[in-house]
Amino acid sequence: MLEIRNLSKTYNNKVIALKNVSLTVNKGEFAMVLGLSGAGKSTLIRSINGLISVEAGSIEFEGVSVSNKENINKIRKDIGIIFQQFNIIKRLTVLENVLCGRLAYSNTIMSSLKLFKKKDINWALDCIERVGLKEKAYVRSDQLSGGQQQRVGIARALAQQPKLILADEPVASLDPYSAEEILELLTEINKKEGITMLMSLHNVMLAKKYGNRILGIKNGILVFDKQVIGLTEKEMQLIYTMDTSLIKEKQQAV
Ligand SMILES: Nc1ncnc2c1ncn2[C@@H]1O[C@H](COP(=O)(O)OP(=O)(O)OP(=O)(O)O)[C@@H](O)[C@H]1O
Repeated sequence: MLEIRNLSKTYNNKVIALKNVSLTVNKGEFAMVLGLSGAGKSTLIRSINGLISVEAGSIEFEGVSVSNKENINKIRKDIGIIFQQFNIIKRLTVLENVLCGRLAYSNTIMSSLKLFKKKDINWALDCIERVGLKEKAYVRSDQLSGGQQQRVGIARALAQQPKLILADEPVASLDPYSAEEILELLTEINKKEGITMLMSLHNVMLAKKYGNRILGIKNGILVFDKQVIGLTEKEMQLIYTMDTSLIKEKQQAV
C-alpha cells in the first residue's frame, strides 16, 4: 500500500532528520514508529502526505508518487492524519470540524459558504457517532476535553473515507486513561474497518500493546522493522540506548 524508498530529509539548518529510510506498509497493518525525541518520527509521518517535502528518495501510495504535486490532492483524500495537538478549529462545532474532512468531496464555493450536502452532513454525523461523540455533535469544540477533541480529529479523518490514517503522536497530550481510550478506538477502526494505521508514539508499552509492527528510528535511521511478537529487549535498546556502537552496524549498512 505504502512504499518508501531511500527517503532522506535535511532541513535548512543542516539537521539530517531522515537518512535513507526504506519501508513498506501493507494494507490492514497497525504500524508504530518509535524513537527518541528528535529521531525523525514526525518528519517521516508528515512527509508521507506531503506536509514535508523530501529531497531524496521516493514515497508511493498505491503506486502513485507523493512528490508529484498533481497527485497530492488525490493522495490526501485517501490518507487521513491526526496530530498531537488535535489541530481542530476550536470555535467551530464538532460537526463543522468533521465536515472539514469532507472538503475533498465538496464543491469549493458550496463548502466555503458552509453549504454542505445532506449526504455529507449525514456522513459526518455517522463518523461522530463512530467515535462516541453523538451527543456533542452541535457543541463548540473548545468545550470538549482533550480526549474528546482527539476523537473529533479522528472523526474528521474518518469523514474523508481514508485508506490509511497517519497519526503523529496522537496521545502525547492526553492523560494515561484517555490515551488508552483513543488507542482502543483506533484499534477498533483498524480491525473492523480495515483502515491501515501508521503512528508515531513515545510510549513503548502502548506501542507493543496496540501495534502489530514496530519501526524503530534512531538519528534518522530506521534501525529495525519487526513484528511486535518476537521483539526482544535488546532490539528495543537499539532505539533507546545512547550507546552509538549498537547502531554502528546499521549505519554502515545504510
Ligand atoms: N522545521 C524544521 N526545521 C529544522 N529542523 C527541524 C525541523 N523540524 C524538525 N527538525 C529537526 O529534525 C530532527 C527530527 O525531528 P522530528 O520532529 O522529525 O523528530 P521526532 O522524532 O518526531 O521528535 P519528537 O518526538 O520530539 O516529536 C530533529 O533534530 C529536529 O530538531
